[in-house]
Amino acid sequence: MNCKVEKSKINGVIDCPSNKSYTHRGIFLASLAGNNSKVENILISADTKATIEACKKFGAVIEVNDSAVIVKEPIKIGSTVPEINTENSGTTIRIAIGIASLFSEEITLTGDDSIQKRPMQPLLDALASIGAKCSSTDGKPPVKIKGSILGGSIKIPGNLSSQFISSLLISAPLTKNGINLTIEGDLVSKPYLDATIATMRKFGVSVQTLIPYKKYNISPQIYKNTTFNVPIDFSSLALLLSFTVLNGEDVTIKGSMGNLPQGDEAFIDFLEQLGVAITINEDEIKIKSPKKLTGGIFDLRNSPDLLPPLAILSLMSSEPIQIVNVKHARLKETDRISILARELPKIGIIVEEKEDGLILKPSDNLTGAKLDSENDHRLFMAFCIAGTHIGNCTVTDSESVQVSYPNFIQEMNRLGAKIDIVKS
Ligand SMILES: O=C(O)C1=C[C@@H](OP(=O)(O)O)[C@@H](O)[C@H](O)C1
Ligand SMILES: C=C(OP(=O)(O)O)C(=O)O
Repeated sequence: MNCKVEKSKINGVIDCPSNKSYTHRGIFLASLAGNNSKVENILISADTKATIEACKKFGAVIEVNDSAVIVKEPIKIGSTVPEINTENSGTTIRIAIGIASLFSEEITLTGDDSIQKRPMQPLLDALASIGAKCSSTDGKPPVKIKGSILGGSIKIPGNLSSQFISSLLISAPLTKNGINLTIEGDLVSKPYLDATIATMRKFGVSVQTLIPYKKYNISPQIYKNTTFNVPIDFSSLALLLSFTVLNGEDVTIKGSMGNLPQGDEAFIDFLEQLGVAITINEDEIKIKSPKKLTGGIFDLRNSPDLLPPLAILSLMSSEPIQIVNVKHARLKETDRISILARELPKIGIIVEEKEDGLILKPSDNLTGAKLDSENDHRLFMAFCIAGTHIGNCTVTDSESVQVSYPNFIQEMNRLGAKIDIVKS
């Protein structure tokens, strides 16, 4: 389905959604711990449902209510596991591949068309180096994994995705001998590794850091039952903030920041750099936007999901916004750099595409257009926000919001946005 988007202003109070990355981690680790482990304040979305389904296929017995899951029985390593379909979720398939390598029977993991284009080879090579049998076509799903790995020393490149490393860390304590992990080259999306280690710690497992983001040692341990509370999602918050900067009058965003690591909190600094005044209280954020934003150079190596909400701020900037070091954004649900470079000129933004980012220049000729989000949730939401600034836009693939922010359209319209679902 498409959305027709008209120029609109938003006002009022909105709750920031719960964090997707911590919901995934909480559910996987609670499923490894069992014993009534509980994950509270979860995000219920298509991606996190894919994680719940994966854990059930691994044998966990999980109760789900409105905002929490309780794991009655843990993942049964050694059971027979039917094919796992992780739908659109990269985090799910990558963490599940690591868990699958603990099983001695072959397990097949796949996902939707987008997942079938995303790279898995470095993770498969790493698992193969300690004895797993892994097969795929071209390193993309569907993948078949046959363990069980006993542990050992692993090398893995860090330049494509931190999720490979999160996957190895999560499975490592459950191997007989533990794992010594070496990350080769530069690591992207570092804060997501911090998020993994912080969540493991909450479930009673320690990771020994020998050299940060380079060398880790994980000894054999078991995950202990706990109650884990999911914080708000700074990636969704970035979209809400961007919306407020472009079209907000008096918007309050509610949600407790928590103290778990999140790389996307960098968006607050980026906004300040662009000239936005921000007030953060214990459980709410308010911003005061200037008439025009400045520009600047923004490094997204650690926060790739900020690319869409940052790129659309060029609608209001007086100087170019240059986004650098985010080549890995080409490996998400879509190649986000190339789609932004293709679509934003349609509404009058002057775009220069770089291998690792974009240079976005404001123009005086902003105009409505049809924007193709290619079923990528973050692009869909960013394009809708841009549309409410310009008016007369159509944005394709509204269903994609199910992935990370299922009530995005209703919530924005409640605040006054004019985003209407229309038949394509
Ligand atoms: O581990 C995670 O929860 C995530 C890690 C990041 O991916 P990469 O490490 O592949 O950049 C991020 O873009 C993704 O949305 C969620
Ligand atoms: C890239 C994303 O998620 P995943 O890798 O889990 O598909 C995202 O949510 O932007």
